[in-house]
Amino acid sequence: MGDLKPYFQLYKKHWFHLTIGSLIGLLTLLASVGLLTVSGWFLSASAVAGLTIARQTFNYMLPGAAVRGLAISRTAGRWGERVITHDATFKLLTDLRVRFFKRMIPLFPRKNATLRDADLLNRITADVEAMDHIYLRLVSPIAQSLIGIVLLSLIVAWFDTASGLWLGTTLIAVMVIWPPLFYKLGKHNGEQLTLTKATLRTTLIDYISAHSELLIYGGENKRYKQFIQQQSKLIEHQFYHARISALASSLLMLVNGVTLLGILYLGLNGYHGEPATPITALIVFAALSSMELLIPIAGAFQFLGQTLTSAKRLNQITEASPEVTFLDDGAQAQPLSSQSLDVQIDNVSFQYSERPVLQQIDLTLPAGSKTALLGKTGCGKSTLAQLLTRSWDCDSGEIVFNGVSLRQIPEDVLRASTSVVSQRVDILNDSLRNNLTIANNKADDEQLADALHKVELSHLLDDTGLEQWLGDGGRQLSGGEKRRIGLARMLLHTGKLVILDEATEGLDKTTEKKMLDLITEHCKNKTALFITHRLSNLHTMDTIVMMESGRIVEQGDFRFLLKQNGRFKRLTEAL
Ligand SMILES: Nc1ncnc2c1ncn2[C@@H]1O[C@H](COP(=O)(O)OP(=O)(O)OP(=O)(O)O)[C@@H](O)[C@H]1O
Repeated sequence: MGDLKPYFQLYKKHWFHLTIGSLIGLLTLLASVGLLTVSGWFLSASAVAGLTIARQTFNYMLPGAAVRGLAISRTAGRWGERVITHDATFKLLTDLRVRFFKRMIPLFPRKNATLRDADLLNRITADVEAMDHIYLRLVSPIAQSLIGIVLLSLIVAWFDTASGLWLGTTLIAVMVIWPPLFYKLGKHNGEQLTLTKATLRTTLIDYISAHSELLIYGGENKRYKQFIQQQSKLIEHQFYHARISALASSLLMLVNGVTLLGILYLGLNGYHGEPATPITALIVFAALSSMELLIPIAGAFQFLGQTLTSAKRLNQITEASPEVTFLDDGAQAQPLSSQSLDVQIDNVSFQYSERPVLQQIDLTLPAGSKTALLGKTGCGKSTLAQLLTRSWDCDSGEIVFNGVSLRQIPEDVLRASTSVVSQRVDILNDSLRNNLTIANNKADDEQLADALHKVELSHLLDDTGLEQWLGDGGRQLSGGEKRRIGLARMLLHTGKLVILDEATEGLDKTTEKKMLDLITEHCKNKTALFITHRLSNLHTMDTIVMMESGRIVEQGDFRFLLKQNGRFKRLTEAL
């Protein structure tokens, strides 16, 4: 139950609306019970009055008005309760989703990440939604039932103590026995239901997103079967859940029947030595309507297993600590004052898990210099670039920008100082304009069009201009076009350090040459780090760094390295 604690605390913020909603719910419940009870009494009292002299004097109007009033209150109350509680719970879910999102974002990227996009989506949608059960199915119905039971039992006891006690005892017994019984019966299945739903969604998203690859390699059938298996598993759990719900409801009806039999037995010969009167009918109908108080309880507890599992899944994210934390603009935070940026990498080592990926890296990127980082695939080049943007922090050693340790720089300052063209350019499912302005939200249409023109993507402006929708993951763009969107973002960004991770990979020779010239022009007064496998333009670099298995094995300018007759020379000869 401790897993639910943070969510109860969130309820505090909306306590007023939730309490009003619960009160209206209680009044609605009482109106339902009152309607059946008063109607029962009214019918039998009218019948009795009709058979006796009292038919002349019996006041039909007042109970008739009461019945109508209770019926209207029940309908209006149900509407009012829905409006208020649903409004409050939607606001609460919004708060919860925002809170979850804020905690989730600093967790990424993560070394050895086990969390998958589809699973996170499921947590932020389905698991967050399940949290409204705490209020709608648990807290509010239990409070309403308890108050309703006490009031109804007291009213019945006012007419006949023994009947009131019997009714109160059986109802309270249900309140005590039902929760642990149905929580236990539904717990394991509830957990499995939540987990199976999550797995089914993840399997489905995988199936859809990798569908073209699955078709090409003939793996579609196998994946489809996995999906169907998951679906059958879910149906089994749902079926079990439905059976538990049916059991809870039918047992409740049985208890209600037994309660009614007891009430009938106690009222058989009237109360207080008097013969039976319409009051007997009132008490019988009150006992009959007590079902209304218990129905919400019947359903509440088999959902608890699901709600707890969802809470645990949310807590795994909200309680996790980020691997990288940034200083705010507080006392220890330091600005980067200079116009240009000098980068010092001192004895840096890093590993994702057991295997060292970077070992004792010493490298200086002087302000305004151009450095190329070369090395076999997997030798740690991108990792080094990611340490510069603090995707991760180095395990030992230090990175310093203009004399300020990277850990001391606030995130917004770091982001404003570094432009990155990464290996995989992500395209948002959004307009061309919004895909470009993520790099500079102050850029006007002219600047956006100019950047597109420079990267030879002016044709994207042909139909709907900057409003052109780039679609899901930029599917209608070619690989080379996506890369050039990345370059256009770099042109729009004003960072003083530019990191290009294989930014021209996959472009034809002529376009690559044009893009390299563009990059060189853009980086004229900037510090630039080029990660590359290609050898074009290396003679224009101030420094070329060769990496091997996480270590720097050679560095110097083009001529110097050729003279060394070492690895760089061999690489130029091999290519
Ligand atoms: N998030 C991660 N978690 C665990 N290991 C990782 C992660 N990212 C990279 N690695 C591993 O670290 C090593 C270095 O990867 P990195 O991407 O830095 O190499 P690279 O030199 O840039 O390769 P490439 O030229 O192919 O891009 C590789 O063995 C890779 O498998």
